[in-house]
Amino acid sequence: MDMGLLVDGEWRDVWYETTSTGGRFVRKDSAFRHWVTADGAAGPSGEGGFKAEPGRYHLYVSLACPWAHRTLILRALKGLEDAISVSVVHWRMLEEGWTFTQGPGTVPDTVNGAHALYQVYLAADAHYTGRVTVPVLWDKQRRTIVNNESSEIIRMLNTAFDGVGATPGDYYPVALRPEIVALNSRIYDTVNNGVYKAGFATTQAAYEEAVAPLFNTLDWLDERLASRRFLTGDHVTEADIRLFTTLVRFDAVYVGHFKCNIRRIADYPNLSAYLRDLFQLPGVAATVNLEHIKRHYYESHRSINPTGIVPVGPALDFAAPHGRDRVSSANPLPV
Ligand SMILES: N[C@@H](CCC(=O)N[C@@H](CS)C(=O)NCC(=O)O)C(=O)O
Repeated sequence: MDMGLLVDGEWRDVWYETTSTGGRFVRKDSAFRHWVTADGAAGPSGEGGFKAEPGRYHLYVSLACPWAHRTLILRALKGLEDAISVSVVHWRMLEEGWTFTQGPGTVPDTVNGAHALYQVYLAADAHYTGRVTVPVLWDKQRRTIVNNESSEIIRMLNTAFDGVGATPGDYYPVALRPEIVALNSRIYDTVNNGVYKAGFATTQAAYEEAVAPLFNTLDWLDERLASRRFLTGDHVTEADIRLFTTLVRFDAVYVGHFKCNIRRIADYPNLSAYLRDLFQLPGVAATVNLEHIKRHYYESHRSINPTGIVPVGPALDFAAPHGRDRVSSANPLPV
């Protein structure tokens, strides 16, 4: 079987277990939950001692992964490319999980010199038990994992480095937090994780149970975006970035590989223009690698696609004019 996890520091090669949950894929919580903060004080969870300093932290990402992709976008929008270094794993995730095997678009692990990502988890905790996932935020000073939960890493990048050179811009403004949290909650459950629930289901019922709410939410979002340029209005927030990383993969991967095929994003006038608008924000296009995205899913999930053949299409042009300034001509970036 492909893919695996660590059990008390030992690598095991096993696929997701779905028999105990009626064929449903149930995502596990992330393990490392410390926070980088401006002054090094403890954040909402974990321990203190992780002060925001340029050059101190390193991100391990996959360009294929929608969760890791969130962190790369915040890093770009906040101008943190020089402050936070990055390693990019190989797109194919098989017996050893994520590895630093080199190929087009990969970046080796110059920090820990690991061959496989599980070695980075072991460097932080020699007895770690759990999944070995991207993204990982690593502290070069204390030589440990700060956090491996993307929703928390993007919140840190949003504000922690503002006093040490980050580009201004608040993607989680206090006044919009209740609305952002509500949007995130529905979009996470039915869209971001919804495509995985559909694609990794091992019974017809579990699959159908995921596909219906996924398309209900996409229909609802398309309508909402008729009168709003972004989910909460004139400016981009983290809710848009979290939705973007699923939308940009949708027609290339989720429609076919995960059987989310009632409609394509291209069939939704507002959602597809909104997707192009986000793609064209400064720095965002450079974070999108459709080769890694397509090859990861189609080559890694051998129980879904045993031949590993990667579809040639679809033809996509996210750089085409979006026309969203007709909805709002304000500067899309927050202040
Ligand atoms: N809740 C985590 C999820 C991360 C995640 O599941 N990443 C996937 C790649 S898209 C992964 O590394 N999977 C490997 C595994 O589960 O073994 C986050 O948002 O950071």
